[in-house]
Amino acid sequence: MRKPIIAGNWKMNKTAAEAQAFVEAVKNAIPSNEAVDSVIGSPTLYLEKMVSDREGTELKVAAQNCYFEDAGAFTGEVSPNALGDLGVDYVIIGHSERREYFHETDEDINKKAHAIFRNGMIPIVCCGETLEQREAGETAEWIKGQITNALKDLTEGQVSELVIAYEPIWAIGTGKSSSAEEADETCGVVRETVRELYNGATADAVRIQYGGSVKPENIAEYMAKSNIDGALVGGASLEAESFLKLLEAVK
Ligand SMILES: O=C[C@H](O)COP(=O)(O)O
Repeated sequence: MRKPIIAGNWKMNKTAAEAQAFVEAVKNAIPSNEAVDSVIGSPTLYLEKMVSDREGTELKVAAQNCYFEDAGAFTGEVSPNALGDLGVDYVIIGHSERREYFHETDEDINKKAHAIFRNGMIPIVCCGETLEQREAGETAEWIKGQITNALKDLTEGQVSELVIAYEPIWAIGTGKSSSAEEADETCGVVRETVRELYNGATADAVRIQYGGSVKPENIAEYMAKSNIDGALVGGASLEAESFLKLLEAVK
């Protein structure tokens, strides 16, 4: 039985005061870690404060990106070693916004996945197709390629631990969510790819999230599907009340 994981991705939103107020508002209402992993992906600036503010609660903290080298002359980059040292739990990598606007490649994402494990954190690896690819019937092949490249040279143990977020690009921030059936089918492609690359036990262990216009009103439909173990949520994770409703729906 895979434990559900709900991760909010704040993207480039909130001030320090707003981030602090959010943690204050949710911290006593986060469900037990035994029922669900509750994660907030905060802008880098607030990670240290988030980690200290959530102390003694079940809230986990994710970074939204990191570099693949631990240290060195990489001006402006975020060290995975520093993130691990701060006590960050997860790092989101390969989000379609990073692939599109910051030219992140499959190879970068794979190097980042290794760096994140090396520093004691867990990657949330994103994948997803464009509307054109879906309409051309290329979704399965595209997703298979993204996953194969992202997981290169990771061990069975690492893949069993990581999280894969399937986010159709056309459903992100558009209000146009994928149907639960379509989402489950493509999450099934992700799981099948892990089975082919590794084995049945690893495919059964890896947790797969759906992301794209998930909200309290529709999360139950996704969570009812056999290949969907959680959600990566943008807009509906920004307000404490809405985030708590998402957790409530799955615990
Ligand atoms: O990382 C989250 C996704 O990009 C989904 O964003 P959204 O829930 O605002 O559609």
